[in-house]
Amino acid sequence: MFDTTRLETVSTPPSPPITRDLKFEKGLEFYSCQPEPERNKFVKSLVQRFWSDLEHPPRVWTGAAFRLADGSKNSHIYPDVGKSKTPFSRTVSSKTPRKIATSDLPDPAALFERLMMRPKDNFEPSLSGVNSLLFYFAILITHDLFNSDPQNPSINLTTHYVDQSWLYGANEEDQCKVRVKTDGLLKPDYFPDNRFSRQLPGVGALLVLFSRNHNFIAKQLLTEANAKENYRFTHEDGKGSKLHTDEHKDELLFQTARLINNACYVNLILHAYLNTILGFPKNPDVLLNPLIELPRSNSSCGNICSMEFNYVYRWHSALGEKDAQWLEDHISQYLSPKATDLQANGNIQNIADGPNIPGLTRQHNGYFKDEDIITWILHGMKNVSGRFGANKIPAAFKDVEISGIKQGRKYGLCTLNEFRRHFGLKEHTEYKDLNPDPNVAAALKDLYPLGVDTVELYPGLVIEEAKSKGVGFPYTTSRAILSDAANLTRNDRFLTDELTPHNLTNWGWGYANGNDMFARLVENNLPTWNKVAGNGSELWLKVPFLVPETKSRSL
Ligand code: HEM
Ligand SMILES: [Ca+2]
Repeated sequence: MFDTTRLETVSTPPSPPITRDLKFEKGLEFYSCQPEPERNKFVKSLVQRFWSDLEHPPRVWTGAAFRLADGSKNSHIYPDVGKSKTPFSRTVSSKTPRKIATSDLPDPAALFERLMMRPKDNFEPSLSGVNSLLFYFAILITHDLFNSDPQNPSINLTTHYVDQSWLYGANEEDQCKVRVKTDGLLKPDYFPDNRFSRQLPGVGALLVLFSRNHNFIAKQLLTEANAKENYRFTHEDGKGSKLHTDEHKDELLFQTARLINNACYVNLILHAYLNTILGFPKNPDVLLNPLIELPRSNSSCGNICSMEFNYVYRWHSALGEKDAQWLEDHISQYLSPKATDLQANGNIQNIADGPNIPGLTRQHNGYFKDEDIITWILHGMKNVSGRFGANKIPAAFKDVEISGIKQGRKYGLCTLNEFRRHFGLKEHTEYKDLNPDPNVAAALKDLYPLGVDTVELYPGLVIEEAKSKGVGFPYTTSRAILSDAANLTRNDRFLTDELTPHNLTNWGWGYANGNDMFARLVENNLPTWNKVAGNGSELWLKVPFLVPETKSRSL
């Protein structure tokens, strides 16, 4: 997955064959007899070469193979970069003096109603048959990266890495609540992030799949990997020597299982998810591997999510028709920016029994019913997602969007054109460049009379014309997320440097690598899949993010 050639290169003989001609010694001998400045020049070039062979300061330290709960020390050099409860970054500083006063900007409610809101009974399905499951997974990813503090939205309450903070917590205290503290296990279907109590059931169902996958991995480590790998989880140095304490054993199993589970999640992101977004949902390999090896001079010092991307990723337009209705019927009362107050009062969650997921029944043994989880995953698979572009956001999001527009103004977000310029995209010079639909262009002119240059980032991203290929994102979004994907992954040393067979175990490395990750997640953690979903449905798991009709066309 990340680089499956790495294991192979170990056994591949180097080509061309190693030379044994003592070139270096001969060169040294020659220059030792040369006068200055030749000798000096020679020494300088040698030392320059030797010095640049290694990083300054080195990025990878030994003895730090495990993630910390709060995301700190991802970079040893800048240990606080990407830690939870730190500010979002700014990708584009708006340099043009504001031509218009805030009062000249369109009224957010009017803007939403005229150009962002999906008219009633006017759902337009994704052109390429991308299903809602892809967006449930997108919600997991975005909630891993963004959790604005309602008291101060410039602060991100979660870690700025794709490290499954919704499962493992974004601080030590939350992480402790999830762990059983024996054999590296997690509590049954438990997670510390209560935002999933006011989300679609399918999103929580995917979260639970990863929780179960952790326990599957931890058990395999103890039974499979331990015996084959010198009893590393139970003994200090091989069988027969001193046993680890129970605490140490639990810690090693927990942290290693976490790394492997994280690698499974990143595998799914880079294979099925990214390929579907790019328009190649059936290609089993990683098409655009952001973790490809680049020269070391490109090494990073950690990740900080940006405020602009917090908006780039608000894909509320994609909600399927049934999901939009479900939202209206079930949780629209929580769909206000103040939903966190309800949470704090415990109105939507019963912590004592484990966190709720609407639509899933928690049983006496603490686990949700398998059948419910499978039903909602199937629901996401079978229901087509919505198309992007102007007038596609379900009306239930009105308050959320108004609050988002206002927040963007408060934080001085750049304009859409400034954002485009940053990514080397041509600026829109006319309203119809932004969206060629004459009605949309006219409404834009009405709302932003001072020119297309004044269109704000968030509404602009949402209203912009969408592509007809792949997932069909609006043009600016489709370009910007690629830069974000490269940064997110390459800025995380646990993905670039620490994802090794040594840290993951050979068993873990094998499990987390390779194709068909979603199928393996389901097979190992939801054994009744076929019974509930029906024979033949195991094929759908190989292309999880397309509606079955589209899959079967060429499966
Ligand atoms: C039924 C589905 C969804 C519901 C109920 C929902 C609800 C919400 C709510 C209530 C907010 C908070 C806005 C505020 O406080 O001002 C929000 C923000 C956000 N939404 Fe959604 N959303 C849904 C789907 C999605 C999807 C499909 C995506 C894209 C992957 C997405 C990405 C985001 C992002 C990135 C934020 C900003 C998060 C933050 O700053 O904490 N949402 N959403
Ligand atoms: Ca995170």
